[in-house]
Amino acid sequence: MSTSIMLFTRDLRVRDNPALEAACRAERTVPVFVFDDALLAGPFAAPNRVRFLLDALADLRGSLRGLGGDLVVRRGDPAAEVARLARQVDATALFLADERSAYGRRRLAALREIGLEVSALPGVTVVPPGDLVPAGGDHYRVFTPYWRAWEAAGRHPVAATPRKVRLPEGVRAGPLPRFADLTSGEASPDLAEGGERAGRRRLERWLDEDAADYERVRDDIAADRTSRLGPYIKFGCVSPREAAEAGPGAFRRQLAWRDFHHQVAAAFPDLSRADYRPRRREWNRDEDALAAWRDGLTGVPIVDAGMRQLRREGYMHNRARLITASFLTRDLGIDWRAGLRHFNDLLADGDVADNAGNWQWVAGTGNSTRPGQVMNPLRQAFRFDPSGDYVRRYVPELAGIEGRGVHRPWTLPEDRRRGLGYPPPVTDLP
Ligand SMILES: Cc1cc2nc3c(=O)[nH]c(=O)nc-3n(C[C@H](O)[C@H](O)[C@H](O)COP(=O)(O)OP(=O)(O)OC[C@H]3O[C@@H](n4cnc5c(N)ncnc54)[C@H](O)[C@@H]3O)c2cc1C
Repeated sequence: MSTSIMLFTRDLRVRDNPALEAACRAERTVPVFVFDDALLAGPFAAPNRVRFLLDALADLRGSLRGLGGDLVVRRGDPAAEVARLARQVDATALFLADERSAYGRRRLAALREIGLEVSALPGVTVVPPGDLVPAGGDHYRVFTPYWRAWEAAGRHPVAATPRKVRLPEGVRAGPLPRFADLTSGEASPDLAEGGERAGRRRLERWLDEDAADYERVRDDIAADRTSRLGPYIKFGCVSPREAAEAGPGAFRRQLAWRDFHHQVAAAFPDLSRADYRPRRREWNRDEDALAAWRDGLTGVPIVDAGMRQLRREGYMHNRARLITASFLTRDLGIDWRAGLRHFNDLLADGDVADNAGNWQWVAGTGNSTRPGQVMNPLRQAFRFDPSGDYVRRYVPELAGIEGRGVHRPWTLPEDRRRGLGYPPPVTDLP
């Protein structure tokens, strides 16, 4: 009797999951998730992502039980745990999503040592890193030609949802760990619920209500009408390939940005640590300004609104990410790595390739073709939050200031300004 193991990693879904579909062709299949101690000990185990991951695993377990199977949960080193399970159930084949980050490649190499027949199948990105390479290079460094090649590239066929998952006899599924077993921190109060079902609800609602207007409204910060699929795509609760096909061109382009950063990170594994394009730059070591930025107390309302949204929701609108990152690196002159670490601590969609790729893009050390370009925070505020509603939503001290004047509280009469309990700007604005 053939028995396979399906190792879930960052593809926590039953729909359009090529590895799961292939694993379920065996007569018996063991779906397993291993909490990797190496990841839990490091900066990747931020409370918001731990919370989201636990939701996603509970949901996945429910779906697999609905198909007659279960989700086996283990903790330790993935290769050692898979090897133990394979011996126990007499498995000969292992299936998993192909993850080309440095960590993913190390894990795959260790899994290949076990002696199982290993298949790493697409599913983490729309187009896997390395599938598209420019003439004379190992990866694309500029987005526009990548985007053209990406649009023209073939897609893997949509994987069928398995109709049945047959577990071998006698496999103990094991309980899901509790949140407090995995982290000592707290999740953000307004964090989105994780899981494939929640992700599908969000995708479907967004397709019904907002997708058609995406291009026009995606930069309107207060409207909040982007898909908010970030963490669902990060953990694979929603298939990026399926989302790309369902959404309009401007949305597909954003998913191509994601694939772009993933192919850069695969070619340059140090992306979250080292300048991709080294620039001579002296960074300011201003701990007070950095703390004010983190706490949303810089005195620049559009920046503080973004930073407080991040803390409250584990999410920040893309335009606000651009503005806050630019403010840190360009106006305060603080090293992008400090900003990356804070985003990584809080973002539910925090991902090495996307976080680092975007930080470096803003800081001028990455893939931008205009690395000298600086965003003026006030001009950005007037343009992308013209009503000031975004600031009033997240900065309660300023909720009583009407209109776009909310972006410049320092211009208010002094007695009114003093009553706000809101700080003056930490730096002179351009
Ligand atoms: C400094 C900075 C740090 C960032 N860190 C991350 C991160 O850690 N993880 C992350 O997924 N995104 C990151 N982004 C990109 C982007 O801000 C988020 O993907 C987006 O805000 C998520 O919201 P959404 O799902 O509503 O986006 P939508 O506008 O609905 O976009 C749809 C999807 O496309 C992808 N996407 C969109 N824009 C980008 C982009 N610029 N780069 C990569 N993928 C993109 C995401 O998967 C997103 O869910 C960062 C951007 C900046 C400027």
